[in-house]
Amino acid sequence: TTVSVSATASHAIPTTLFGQMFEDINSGDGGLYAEMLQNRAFQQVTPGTSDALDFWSAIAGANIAVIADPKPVSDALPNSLQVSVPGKSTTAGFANSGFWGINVNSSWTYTASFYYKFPTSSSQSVKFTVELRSASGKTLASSATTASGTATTWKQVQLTLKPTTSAPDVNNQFVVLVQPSGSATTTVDFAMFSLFPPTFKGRSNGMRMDIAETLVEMGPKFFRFPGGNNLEVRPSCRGQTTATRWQWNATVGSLLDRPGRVGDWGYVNTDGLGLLEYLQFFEDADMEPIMAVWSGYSLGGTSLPENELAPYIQQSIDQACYDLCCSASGHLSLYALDQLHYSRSSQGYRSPGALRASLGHPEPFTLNYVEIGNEDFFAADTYPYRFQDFVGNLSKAFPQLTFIATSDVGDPTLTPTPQAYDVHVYQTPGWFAQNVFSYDSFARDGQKYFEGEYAAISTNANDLFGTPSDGRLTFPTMQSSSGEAAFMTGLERNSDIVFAASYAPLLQHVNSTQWTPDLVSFDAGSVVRSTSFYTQKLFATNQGDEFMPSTLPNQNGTVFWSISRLTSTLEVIIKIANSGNSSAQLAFALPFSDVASSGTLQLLTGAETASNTPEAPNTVVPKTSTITTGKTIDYTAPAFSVSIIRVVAS
Ligand SMILES: O=S(=O)(O)O[C@H]1C[C@H](O)[C@@H](O)[C@@H]1CO
Repeated sequence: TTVSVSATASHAIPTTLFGQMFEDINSGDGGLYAEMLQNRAFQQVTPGTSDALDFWSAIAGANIAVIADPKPVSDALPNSLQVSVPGKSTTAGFANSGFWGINVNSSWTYTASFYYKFPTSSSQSVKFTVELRSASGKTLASSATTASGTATTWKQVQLTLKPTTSAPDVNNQFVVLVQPSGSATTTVDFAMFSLFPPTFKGRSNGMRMDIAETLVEMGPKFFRFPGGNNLEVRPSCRGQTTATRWQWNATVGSLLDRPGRVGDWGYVNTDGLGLLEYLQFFEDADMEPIMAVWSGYSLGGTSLPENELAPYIQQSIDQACYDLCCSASGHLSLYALDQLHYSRSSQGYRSPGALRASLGHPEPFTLNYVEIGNEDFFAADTYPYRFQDFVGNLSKAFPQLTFIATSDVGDPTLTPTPQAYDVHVYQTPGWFAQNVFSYDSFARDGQKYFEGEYAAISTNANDLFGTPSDGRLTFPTMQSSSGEAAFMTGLERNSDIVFAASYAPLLQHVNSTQWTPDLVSFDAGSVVRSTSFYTQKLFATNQGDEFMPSTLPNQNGTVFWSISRLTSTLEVIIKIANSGNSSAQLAFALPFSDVASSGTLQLLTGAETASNTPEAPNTVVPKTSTITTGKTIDYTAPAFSVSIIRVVAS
């Protein structure tokens, strides 16, 4: 096939085209958020039930129980761990097993923290020895402090741990030994444990380095958060009500003030990963938020009636005006923000940025995109008033924001007309290769689109969300990743109306999974970059700034391409997806008089069912080489491959 490339670009490619979609689905606590202890503050558990002590165990004769503390460490954290040990014991205590393990690295300095009090005062002292200990009982790191038995009010212990050696695997535990000086049985209350490794950019309460670095390596330019379903309420889970939706103000400030919530994916979210942590991460990773606000619909349940929306709209305004929008470029005058704070903030007047500054970030964050709800096509009957009321109020306060609707495109009719729609699709690899042109026929009427969630998840079109035995993918394969790449060439061609696109879900803890396949998989100690991760990385890190039309691929074929130009380096960038099982010979005829005689090729290719897995993380990785180029570039795209050719031409 000869592909003639136009000399004239058709449109600018938005810098936001490729990014990431995130929610806490096998991915936040125990994943991106660096806290290493699971059930660290006994949030949202019922004392005396079995799950209250999940991931905690007694050691050598200690008695441990989660209690509703009559004098809790904070209103948000009503439960404590009550520990009783025999007098003069030196070995009794308790342990936490982490998120299916703890990574002990001798080059790291860990910070351990907890609060304690004695329910009854005593004259004796008690030594606390904190350890990182292998499952076989070897002490890898140890640090101690001594407490006075007269401490009947909460006190915080903060210790650093430096392992003497790295553990060979993640089968390690966090241990606290309680060693009374006296001979009497001793009871101590504990709360709000925490064990942190070094974090991405050294941020306190920050992100796990290897996972954050992997996400940044992909080259994302936006990050949709906090959901996805996890933004919402799923009444079926433990009788949840509107009150358990994601609420930004429950996720900021001291960890003692964050109650956590039962998330939509079957586990408690600590909300240690909160609005400020998200925003700081985006800033550190050079990407911008697409922030969703809860829109009054509870999954599989009811929508709030219109006359009950006001407080939730205000909260979303608070969320949006959490001093985000007076961005450095002055999108929003401080006056309007003052007025907004003054008129709407439940905390009464506070100067713009006061809360933000108090949390250590005086400079404003960037916020350009707010999404109203998630997948509100499930509640299309009520979305018209919900969308109208949220956007009506938010746009008055933040005229510079772009609002994204989550119902089906154009159905129902929405007022105001949404600036963008968030389109989701989970399908077979074949579907993606057959729908590369799905946006070509869309009207160019100013309407923009956000392909907010897409992934090839099953080879079975009749049971897409089924089990692996029914065709569901447990990890991406070269068949699914090359199908997605084909579809992504269409997104790039239509990037005059598609401003952003993200694969979903982003992350998977392999020991606790609610959804497969995922872009990046991990356990307590390692990260696996899937073949689809590499597809996303190849597209996102080889972005041109303008699209170059060319001979269109055969819509019914399996080989697709997209050509762009990076004006800053005069490079032509050719992306080729071969989603079929045979190689394809292509000849690209460039319209430039001066084309370099050699260019670079980045090639991802492997067998149809090849996957990167924890057992074989590098089965398929991109390989970079030099290829001969010229006014005509001959290239054979291997079966099941993604190819990126870059060549300087002018
Ligand atoms: O069951 S689904 O609705 O398909 O769930 C999907 C869609 C939802 O936005 C996201 O949270 C989830 C997995 O990425």
